[in-house]
Amino acid sequence: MRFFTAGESHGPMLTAILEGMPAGLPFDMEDIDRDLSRRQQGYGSGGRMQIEKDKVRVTGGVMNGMTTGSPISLIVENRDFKNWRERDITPITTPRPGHADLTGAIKYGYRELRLSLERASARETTMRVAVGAICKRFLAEFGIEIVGYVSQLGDVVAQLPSDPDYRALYEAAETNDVRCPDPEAAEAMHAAIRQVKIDKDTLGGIFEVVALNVPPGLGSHVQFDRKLDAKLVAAMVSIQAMKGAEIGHAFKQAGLPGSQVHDEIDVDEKGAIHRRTNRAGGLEGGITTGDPIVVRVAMKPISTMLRGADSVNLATGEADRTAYERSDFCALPRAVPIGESMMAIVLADALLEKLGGDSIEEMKPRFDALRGNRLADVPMDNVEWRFGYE
Ligand SMILES: Cc1cc2nc3c(=O)[nH]c(=O)nc-3n(C[C@H](O)[C@H](O)[C@H](O)COP(=O)(O)O)c2cc1C
Ligand SMILES: C=C(O[C@@H]1CC(C(=O)O)=C[C@@H](OP(=O)(O)O)[C@H]1O)C(=O)O
Repeated sequence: MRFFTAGESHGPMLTAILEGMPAGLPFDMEDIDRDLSRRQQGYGSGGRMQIEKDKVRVTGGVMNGMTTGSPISLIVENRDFKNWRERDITPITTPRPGHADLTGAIKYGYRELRLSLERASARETTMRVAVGAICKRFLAEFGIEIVGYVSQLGDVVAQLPSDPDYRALYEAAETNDVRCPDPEAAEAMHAAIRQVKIDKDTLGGIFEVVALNVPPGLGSHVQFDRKLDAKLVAAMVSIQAMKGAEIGHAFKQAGLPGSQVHDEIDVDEKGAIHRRTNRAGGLEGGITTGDPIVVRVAMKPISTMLRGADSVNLATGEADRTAYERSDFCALPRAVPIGESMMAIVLADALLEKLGGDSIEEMKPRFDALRGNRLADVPMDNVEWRFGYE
């Protein structure tokens, strides 16, 4: 499975093509529009989110309400396009530290920095969320669900249980405008964003995405580019402004002894194998364990600041302050559905790799036949130890 997106932030529309989705998946545009709308909502957004009302149009790959196995093509209109056409647009020549203005100009030889921002902009994530919603629907056919929430915004840290009911966290997070399941922290986060607007500054933070009911055995330890932990981290850091991702609490665990990190294993009288905890975040050796997959993602503060930042005007060669037109103050709550989408895309691909299949109908019995966490699934009779070349 693979996908591409195209389009500029203030151009007429955004486009995506998703190829490799099997035939026979029930398709409902509302599944996509629901997540598109979630991606637009969150306290701390700038004026652009008042203009856009993202709705998907499907232009290929779906017939009779089902996927056909052909590439699925999608578009979302940019309502701001018409304002941009009517506007008298002045060139930007002073790059914002932290955005793609300077790096893009050097790489592509742009003389007007807007050319960088038009494609670097997180407006592009609209299409990742549209593609991700289809992947979520596909995973749901196999009982797999993906949830996300904010766990830290600026220096406000949510108090979350160590072995949480992730679905309950998600539902609690969806009730407030910072997407945080801890109501006290949510209030403090809201206040922090209010203050940062007064300070003409910006904030980032951490969100968590979790996949539930994932079978053991997705991904592989045998090659670097088949490791599912690596794919998930790469997918998260590919989102604009995400600068780190960890599986479980990896960075905290780096400072602890092994006895406080590893998930001890036991077996019940029915032969079912369990890990007592899920500190590994659902992955060992780049392979799913069958426990929830937990990925924590660090978002840097938005680089466009109302207070400006020191920079250089590339047209004059003189020191200058960056200009401000319009921007998010904190986009962390809006980043949660984007993270969920990237996880859905990576897991849909991993499940397809595991099961093969051109249609959902073909995949279902293969899914039911997967090996699981049972003694009977890992028979240890006739154990031998000999290299093939000996
Ligand atoms: C949902 C979302 C909204 C964003 N909104 C803005 C914004 O309004 N202004 C801004 O300067 N950056 C914003 N960003 C971040 C920039 O797109 C990002 O910093 C830039 O493309 C440079 O890429 P990098 O930070 O990944 O290096 C946003 C990111 C996300 C995920
Ligand atoms: C448009 C979206 O996010 C945009 C991401 C973004 C950036 O620089 O990344 C800059 C802002 O755009 P504008 O300059 O038009 O105000 C955000 O609004 C969106 O999320 O749909």
